[in-house]
Amino acid sequence: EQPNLNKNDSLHNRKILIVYLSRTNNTKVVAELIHKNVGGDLVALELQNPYPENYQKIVAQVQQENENNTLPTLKTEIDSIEKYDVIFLGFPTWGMQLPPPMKSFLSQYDFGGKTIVPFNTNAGYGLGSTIQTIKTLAPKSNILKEYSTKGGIERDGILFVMKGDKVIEVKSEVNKWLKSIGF
Ligand SMILES: Cc1cc2nc3c(=O)[nH]c(=O)nc-3n(C[C@H](O)[C@H](O)[C@H](O)COP(=O)(O)O)c2cc1C
Repeated sequence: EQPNLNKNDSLHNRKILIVYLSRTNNTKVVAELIHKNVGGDLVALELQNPYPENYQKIVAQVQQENENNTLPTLKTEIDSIEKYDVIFLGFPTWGMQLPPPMKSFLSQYDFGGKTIVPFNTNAGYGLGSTIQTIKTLAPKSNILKEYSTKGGIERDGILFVMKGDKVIEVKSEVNKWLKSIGF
């Protein structure tokens, strides 16, 4: 079992960063719900060279980056990662893996002694190897239990789903999850 945040560690003393990657805004909505709950700094991960709009093209590019272990260059820079105690990491599942920009992010900073809290949306196939990759790339961090929910299915032309009943459900799930991990 993964440990929760130390209950003695006052909420007020934890400096929180929420970093997320989102192409069709589903993960972005989850990030914003978390932000409303826990506060802190909210940062969207952006690439120096953005991915193609076309779905087949991005799938092909991501597959190639995964095969070649290419880490795309980020445009986003975090001022000083040292000042944060807790880092929420939001990402879609891409090719059943952690998206390459998140691999870039984790490879670029030192997460030793920090708490990482993953959250995810996917087309219904789950988290794949994403959590294992976070463990590998941030080996000295304390990784809490993730939140994951079904998002869009871009392959089938279903892009944004975080509205109506779905967003109400996600909001309630996120609240419960945050409570369960000590927020
Ligand atoms: C390049 C690419 C690859 C994807 N691969 C998967 C996958 O392997 N498994 C899955 O369940 N969903 C996959 N999806 C669907 C996304 O995970 C899903 O639509 C997610 O909600 C998108 O989040 P976003 O709106 O924040 O970008 C993929 C989407 C893209 C664009």
